[in-house]
Order: sequence, then C-alpha cells, then structure tokens
Amino acid sequence: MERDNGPGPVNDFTLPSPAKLNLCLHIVGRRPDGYHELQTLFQFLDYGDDITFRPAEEDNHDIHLEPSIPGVADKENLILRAARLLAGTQNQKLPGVILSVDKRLPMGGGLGGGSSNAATVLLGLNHYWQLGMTLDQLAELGLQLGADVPVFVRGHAAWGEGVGERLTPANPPENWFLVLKPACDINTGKIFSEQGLTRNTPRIKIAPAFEGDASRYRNDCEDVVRKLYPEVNQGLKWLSQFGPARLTGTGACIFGRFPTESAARIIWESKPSGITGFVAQGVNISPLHTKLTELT
Ligand SMILES: C[C@](O)(CO)[C@H](O)COP(=O)(O)OP(=O)(O)OC[C@H]1O[C@@H](n2ccc(N)nc2=O)[C@H](O)[C@@H]1O
Ligand SMILES: Nc1ncnc2c1ncn2[C@@H]1O[C@H](COP(=O)(O)OP(=O)(O)OP(=O)(O)O)[C@@H](O)[C@H]1O
Repeated sequence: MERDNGPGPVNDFTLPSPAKLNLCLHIVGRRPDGYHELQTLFQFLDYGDDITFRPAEEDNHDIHLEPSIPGVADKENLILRAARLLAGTQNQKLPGVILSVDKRLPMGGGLGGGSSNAATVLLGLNHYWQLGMTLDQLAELGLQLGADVPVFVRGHAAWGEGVGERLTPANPPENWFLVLKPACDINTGKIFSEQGLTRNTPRIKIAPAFEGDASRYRNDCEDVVRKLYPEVNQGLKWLSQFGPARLTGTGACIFGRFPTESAARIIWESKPSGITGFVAQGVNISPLHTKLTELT
C-alpha cells in the first residue's frame, strides 16, 4: 500500500512482539488498593507474536485491527487500546493504519502477550507517525494499560519492583528455555486473590553488581497454582527432572532452563502428549528494539 503524504513510512512494516519470562517472582507486600507489590526478574524470549502496520489510504484516519483476535473484543484488545491511547495524546489528525497480528503466544499464559502487543503498537506507531516520544513517555503511557507494558516498552531485561513498573536493567544469562503450556487457563486476578498466597517474602536489596542469577529465587504464586491446577503440578514435576523449572507470572506456562538449544530440544522431543510449547532463547535486549533500530 502506498501513501504519498503525511508523516511516517509509506510501506507496510512488521515488528516483533516478544514473550517475557518472570525468571523469579516474589510478592513482598500489598498496596492499599489491593495490588500486590512484587520483585521480579524479567527477561525476553526471542519468540513471540508479529504485528504488521499497514498505512491506510490517503485521507483515511481510522485505526483498524484486521482480523480481530478470536475471543478478544476489539474494544478490550490491548492492540487497539494502545493505538487509541497514543493517538489521544496528539492534537493532530494522524494517518490511518491497519494493524494485524500473527498470534503465537498463548493468551493468559503468563508470557505477557497482551502487554507485549501493546508495547509493540506504542513503539510502532510512534515510528509510523513520527511522534518522537521518548521511551519514558511511552512507558508511562503503557502503564495505564498494564503493569507488564513498561518493561516491553523499555526493551531491556530488568529487575522489576512496585507492580513491575520500577525497572532496573539487568543482565541475566541468556540461557535457552523449554516453555510448556499445560492445558489449563489461569486468571491472574484469581491467583492474586487466593488466601493461601505467600505475600510476605522479604524484600531483596539488589546489589549493584546483581548478575541475574535467579537460581536462589522462586515464584511465590507457584504453590497456590500447583494446588489449584494439577496440569501445572504435573508439568513442573516432569520438567524439573531435567533441571531448574519454574512458573512464569501467574501461569499457566512453565519453563525449564538449559545451557544450549540442543539440550532444550532433546527434552522437547520427549515431552508428554497433550502439552504444547516451544523452545526459545532468553534475550536481554528485546527483539522489538533490535528490529526498530534496523528500521530507523
Ligand atoms: C503477574 C505478572 O504477569 C508479573 O509480571 C503481572 O504482575 C501481571 O500484571 P497485569 O498484567 O497488570 O495483571 P492483570 O491481568 O491486569 O491483573 C489482574 C488482577 O490481578 C491482581 N493483581 C495484578 C498484579 C499485581 N501486581 N497485583 C495484583 O493484585 C489485581 O486484582 C488485578 O486486577
Ligand atoms: N492483544 C492481546 N493479546 C492477548 N490477550 C489480550 C490482548 N488484548 C487483550 N487481551 C486479554 O488479556 C488477557 C491476558 O492475556 P495475556 O496474553 O497478556 O496474558 P498473560 O500472558 O497471562 O499476561 P501477564 O503475564 O501480563 O499476566 C487475555 O485473556 C485477553 O482477554
């Protein structure tokens, strides 16, 4: 599609929308509004969705998502909500855009798919509309959409505090992961409202030389999730035979850590039937930012 006026690229472009893992997730308190205060180590995966940005016809100022994501109403979709939130900060008519998503990440899996989609749209449209907004501005905007959006906007693996929005860049080892999606859907709100959840893990004071070795740390949601979802319990039991295995976010996805791709793939080949998943490398610079640098 060609467009011959207005700001921004005139051709379609596609940007990655990677997954995140919570290499550890500690719940250290609860805010007066009921939200939980966390300490978490975020790392990206070189695996995720792709979002394509297609300029609309000249004089068309609409923002569309085509096709919609089955099961997600457009007005709830974080892709459209992010686009409209960004457009709303501008006092000018902006060129229209047709967004489409190639969805690979399981929804509600703890991989942050929706939040990552929102961040990719914020950065992609900032590029397309040539708004020149800074990552600080976009991260602040993104936080209105979800606690995990800022880390995807900033694009560096990080130690997250608060609800995950206070970020200190970190450099955990870029291991390979086997990520499995047990056959159950887990609602984040349900897990955070469980009575038996550990909410008083002592705060860690991160030394400046923190190297991201998460092996001493855990996911505080894991015990509750294992009790409520036998599929996750089984999956973790199976995966932990081969090395450290953990839940990401509030699940349902679990991951095992491996030093090489081939080590992860060998285990992947022997996974129990009825469980889906993928092998991917943990990366400290988001693939979104790597691609954006190539575009500009
Ligand atoms: C679990 C993580 O994925 C870790 O990275 C995130 O903290 C999830 O953050 P999020 O996407 O903003 O979570 P949502 O799916 O919007 O949260 C659903 C519900 O979970 C509860 N919730 C969520 C995050 C948090 N830090 N404390 C909470 O108590 C709130 O009741 C919220 O209404
Ligand atoms: N673009 C989107 N992609 C995926 N889910 C979306 C999107 N927009 C809205 N949602 C809604 O958000 C819910 C959570 O999806 P998401 O994939 O972000 O979960 P998650 O991986 O558990 O995230 P987190 O780790 O941040 O809790 C979905 O069940 C869906 O209803």
